[in-house]
Amino acid sequence: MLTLQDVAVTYANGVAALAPTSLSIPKGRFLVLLGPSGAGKSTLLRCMNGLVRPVQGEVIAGGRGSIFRSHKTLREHRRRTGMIFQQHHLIGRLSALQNVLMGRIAEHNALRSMLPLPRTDRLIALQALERVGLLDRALHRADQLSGGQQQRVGIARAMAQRPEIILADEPVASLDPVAGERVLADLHRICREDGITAIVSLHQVDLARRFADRIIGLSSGRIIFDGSPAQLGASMIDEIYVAASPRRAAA
Ligand SMILES: Nc1ncnc2c1ncn2[C@@H]1O[C@H](COP(=O)(O)OP(=O)(O)OP(=O)(O)O)[C@@H](O)[C@H]1O
Repeated sequence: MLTLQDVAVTYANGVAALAPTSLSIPKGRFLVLLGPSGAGKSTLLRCMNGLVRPVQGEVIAGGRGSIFRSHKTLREHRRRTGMIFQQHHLIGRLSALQNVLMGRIAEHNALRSMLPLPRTDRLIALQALERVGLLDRALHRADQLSGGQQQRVGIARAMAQRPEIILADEPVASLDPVAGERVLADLHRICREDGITAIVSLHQVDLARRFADRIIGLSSGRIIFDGSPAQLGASMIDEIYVAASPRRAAA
C-alpha cells in the first residue's frame, strides 16, 4: 500500500502545485493520472519517490512509515521504486543490456558497483529484456533502437531493480500510437504478473481507459476524479481538461 496523507507541494518560486491531497493505492493496482499540462501529475509522482518534499503531509510506503523519516528510509524506498521517464534517460552509447544493468547498481555498495556486476545481475537484466521482447537487441547501442524500443529498455531497466512500485511519467508521450500502446501493454502485463503497483501519468484518455484499474483526474493541483474507467464519463473528461483551459480562465 502506498498512502499519501494530506500531501501538499509549494515550489520555492511560490507555485502551489499540489493542494492537500490524500490517496491510498493498494498493492498491485495500475493507476493512471490524467490531467492537462500543469495539473500536478509530475509533482504527485515526484512526491511518491521523494524527489519533491511536500510542505505538509506524509508519504507512507508499505506500512513502513513515512518515506522521509530518515535518509536510510528514503534510500530504501527509492531502491524499491522504479522510475520510467518520458525521454527514457538511457545512455545512448551503451548497449541495451548495459543500460538495464544500471537498474541493478543500487543493490551494491558504491565500490562494488564500479566493478563489472556479477553474473546473477546480468541474468536478471537479460530476463528483463526478454520480458519486453528485446533479448535479441541486448548488445545493440541504445541510440540505435527505435523510440518504442528505447522506452521498453527503460521498462526493463526499472524491472531489473525488482521494484514494488513503478512510477511512470508520461511514458508514451513521445511515441506514435502503435509504439505507445505496445509500451503500455508491456508495462501493464509485467506489473500484473509481478504484483507491482504502477502509477502512470498519461495524456491519452483512450489508453487510460484500456489499461487502468483506477483513474485519478487532476486539475490545478487537485483531485477532481477518482474512480474506475467505467465511471469516467465524457462530462468528467471535459471537466478535467476544460478546467485549466483559457475558456474557464476567461469565465
Ligand atoms: N521545479 C519546479 N519549480 C517551480 N514550479 C514548478 C516546478 N515543477 C513544476 N512546477 C509548476 O507546478 C505546477 C504543476 O506542474 P507539474 O509538472 O507537476 O504538472 P504536470 O501535470 O505534470 O504537467 P505536464 O503534463 O506538462 O508535465 C505547474 O504550474 C508548474 O509550472
